Amino acid sequence: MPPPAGLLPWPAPSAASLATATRARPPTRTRVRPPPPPAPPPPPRPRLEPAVAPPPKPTVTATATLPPITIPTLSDPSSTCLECVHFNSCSGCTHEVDLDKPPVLQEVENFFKGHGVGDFTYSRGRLREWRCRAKLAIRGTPESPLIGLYQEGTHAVADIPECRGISELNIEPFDEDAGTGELRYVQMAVTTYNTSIPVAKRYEQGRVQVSLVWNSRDERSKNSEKLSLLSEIIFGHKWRHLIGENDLWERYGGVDISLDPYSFGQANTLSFNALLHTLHKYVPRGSTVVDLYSGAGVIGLSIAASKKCRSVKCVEINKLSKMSFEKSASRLPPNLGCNITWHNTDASVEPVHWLEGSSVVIVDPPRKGLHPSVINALQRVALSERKAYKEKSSLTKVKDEKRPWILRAREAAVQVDSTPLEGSSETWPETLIYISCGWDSFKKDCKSLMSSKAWQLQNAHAFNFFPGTDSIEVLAIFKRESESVQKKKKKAKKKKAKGMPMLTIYRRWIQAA
Ligand SMILES: C[S@@+](CC[C@H](N)C(=O)[O-])C[C@H]1O[C@@H](n2cnc3c(N)ncnc32)[C@H](O)[C@@H]1O
Repeated sequence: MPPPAGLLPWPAPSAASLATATRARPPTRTRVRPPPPPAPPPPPRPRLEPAVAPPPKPTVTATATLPPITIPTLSDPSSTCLECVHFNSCSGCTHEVDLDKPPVLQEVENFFKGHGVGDFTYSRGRLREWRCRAKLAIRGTPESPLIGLYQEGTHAVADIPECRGISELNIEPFDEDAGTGELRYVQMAVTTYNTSIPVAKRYEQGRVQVSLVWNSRDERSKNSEKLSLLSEIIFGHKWRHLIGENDLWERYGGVDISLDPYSFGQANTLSFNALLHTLHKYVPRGSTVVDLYSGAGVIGLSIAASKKCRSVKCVEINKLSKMSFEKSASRLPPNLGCNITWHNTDASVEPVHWLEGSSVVIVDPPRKGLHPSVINALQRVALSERKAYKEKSSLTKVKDEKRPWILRAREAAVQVDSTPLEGSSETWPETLIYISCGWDSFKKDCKSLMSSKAWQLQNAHAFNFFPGTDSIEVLAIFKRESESVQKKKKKAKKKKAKGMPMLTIYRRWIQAA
């Protein structure tokens, strides 16, 4: 199956269980072009034509001959059209018009309104030049390299810009069929961190971290000396710094975050920050938080700093995110008084363990949504107060775990503050914050969470993380109904039922009159 639009896999063979380092996008749907102009036709929007056509490239198997490249000049900054010369061939974008309203938005809005969410908001964000992170495949030949995303439904690379550096060093692009060649992918991450650059210019003038994914398990391979002329390189699960600054720093949710090339990073910094700003409002001060699917701990660390949390536990399967977490944690303000830990484990194994002791649970799973075991644990936890006698035994079983590998995973891989937490094991999540990049899986998970009245959907917000595609990022807040609220509701229901005959008589009286 071809990878989804805009997503390229890392080559490391054992990386299958790890999430890719860039947020995946849903599979492409119909490509949307602007409708034909009505009669009389308005002056056509200027198409982006190349200023000078470069000489034709030799034909390369498994790649397409593409139109010559030019750097587009945007006609109108307030335009909601894509105006990209690569739209026809590159699989990154599926929509060329109305970038401010991805088609799925109407369905999202109707869904939340239908579930009684009164405060639904949508943030359209920046429509063009929003991308801070891109992972591009390298194919072609040293003389004529192709750098870009795969064309839709193929493994043929749609060349985006020319890359002179690769030609000059005579680096052999990867050949997928033969498994030969040197350079497979290039990842570029821009940082908007430098506050001395005016906000409007931070994207274009920000520094770039370039990571090269080399087709070799051995960093002493024949052609590796070429690498010393380049930048950072990833070998399987390892990466080595070659030149330039060692770390990429970005400011997310009010804290400094370092992201090494193998850690998950959001592609749209501006929109992610907008989401974090909203998310913070739903975390009560002094909470005990568990951040499942935490990556390098961006969300957990930003909450720890801004909400005076008593504890924050981050749970992540990718062990390579540990280093980024440690670096970021080292820049937190001192004396936060928050016990912050990062655990390298699979959140779907005995998830109840991670929920115990936390008043807020944050989940930010990959596009396929929550693991069934996580949904099950969230349901059990929500219902446990009402069915305490049944649930107690199964929940406490978690504490009696003897399997060494599970116990090891539970130990904090990183501990930022050792402030002991008292009495926390009696706490269970009252608030569930769900961040989703996969609308279809979110709807499914939402249904399961709300079934048997385990969780109630209270607030929802949508963010345009990927303008040019039909996908949307959702932030949804669920509340667990505590036993006292349940009792109050039951009482109110009874009262209402008792008052019914009076109301009926009154109505009849009116009718009779
Ligand atoms: C969408 S990313 C979110 C990361 C983080 N919240 C952020 O915004 O930077 C999903 C993360 O879930 C992690 N992940 C995938 N499967 C997991 C599992 N079974 N247990 C724990 N983490 C998992 C991935 O490695 C990835 O870092």
